[in-house]
Amino acid sequence: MSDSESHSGSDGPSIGDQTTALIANALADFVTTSSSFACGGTLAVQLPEPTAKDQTNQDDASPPHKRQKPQQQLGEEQTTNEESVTGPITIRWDSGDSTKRITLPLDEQDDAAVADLVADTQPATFGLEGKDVYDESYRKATKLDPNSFSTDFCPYELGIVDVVAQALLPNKTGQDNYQGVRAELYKLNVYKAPSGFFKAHVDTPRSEKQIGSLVVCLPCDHEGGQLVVRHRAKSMKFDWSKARDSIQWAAFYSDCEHEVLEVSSGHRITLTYNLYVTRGVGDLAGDCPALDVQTLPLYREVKRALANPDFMAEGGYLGKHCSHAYAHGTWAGASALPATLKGTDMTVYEVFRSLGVKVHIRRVLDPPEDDYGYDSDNSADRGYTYVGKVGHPFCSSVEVGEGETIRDAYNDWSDGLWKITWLNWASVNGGEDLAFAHVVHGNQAEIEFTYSRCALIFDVAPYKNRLKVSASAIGMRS
Ligand SMILES: O=C(O)CCC(=O)C(=O)O
Ligand SMILES: [Fe+2]
Repeated sequence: MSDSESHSGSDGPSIGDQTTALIANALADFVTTSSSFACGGTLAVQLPEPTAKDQTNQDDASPPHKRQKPQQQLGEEQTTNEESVTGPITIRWDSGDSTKRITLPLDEQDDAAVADLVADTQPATFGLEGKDVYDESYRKATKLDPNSFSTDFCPYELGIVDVVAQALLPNKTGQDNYQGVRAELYKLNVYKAPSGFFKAHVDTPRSEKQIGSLVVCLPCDHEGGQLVVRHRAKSMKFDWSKARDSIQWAAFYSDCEHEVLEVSSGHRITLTYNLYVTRGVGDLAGDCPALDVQTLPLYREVKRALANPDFMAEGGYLGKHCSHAYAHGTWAGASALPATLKGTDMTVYEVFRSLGVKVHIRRVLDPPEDDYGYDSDNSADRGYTYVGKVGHPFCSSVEVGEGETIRDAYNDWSDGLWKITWLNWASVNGGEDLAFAHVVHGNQAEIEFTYSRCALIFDVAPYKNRLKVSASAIGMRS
């Protein structure tokens, strides 16, 4: 719109300005609240051209020709994101003593194949006051439990779980968000015409960690059956009818009321998943049962060392300077440790911990240069390191007064000097965090900055005690 069109000519706001303000107000409302309670998406199902073999050999018992995801040809223009396209989906289920199979979308309208599936489903119940209830006036649908069917559909493979995690997970402000989402297959449901439906309800959470539900609608002809999700005064409608060549999905928070409107024709076949919040990548150290530390070569070496009576017989500290940078000088960064340890920092931490060795995550400083700027020749310093607490607030004004040395500042800042046998050199490529600044009095006062590094310090118990510890730690795993 040009200036002349938007101006009313009077002193008041122009029609254009008023309209803009109105629309902006409405948008503002949506920007802050809308759609943060649910999200959805579509994946195209691509059917590769049938091969000559497929056309001549109709009785072939191998799965139909449409099982593979189509291959992108070299030089072909990339029109779709690889993850947003899938091949057809197969469901196999128990039918008496045998197994049956259906692949969707069907080659042509094949009511008998769907009827076969429906015949082996059971009436779908719903949770009411702690009980599973079947009531057709509330829900008319059938189900298969996950232990009686399997499918090659995987919401992780197709990126759905990642999208859900990014769209629905609450953001912890001021922190790296390392939470993840785990989708657990819950049911296969069929809502069929006439009148398959599920009245408005809120799902029963299966655990404290459940944050929502994911519904995936498989490609099968139907009309009606829209999913309506409500949150406060807002609602979203997901209409998956007439989309036989795509898979559509929606995810929503557990506290959202939702309903499935009546299916007026065909079969609405869905997979439902419970969504749980989990520790995500970057937040796993200290509690990662999926990592088998015993397979790491270091595990064997540490175990052997601990079993040797001459190795640190009276106990002591081993140290590893962290190979990665962590915000160890801030409260938020420090409280995220050890879960945020990565790479070798994580695996080494896990190895010692699993062998019953207490691991301290600390910030360390080498002993200072002496007051005249020369390296200290104090032999007592050799092998000693100043050790402070992570998350220790930055102390901006440590003043080195008359008669004091910088050592006094180091002592104030730290828990003192620890004798540590280091297993590696501190990396020179960062990872330092400001520890404190101090004023140095000389010909003229100067400010100097002291930086700390993050380190893992392994508290090796005396031999006589660690026999017990490592035996029980090893016992834990067998
Ligand atoms: O099929 C749907 O869209 C929703 C199903 C549902 O609400 C449920 O299974 O609890
Ligand atoms: Fe539900």
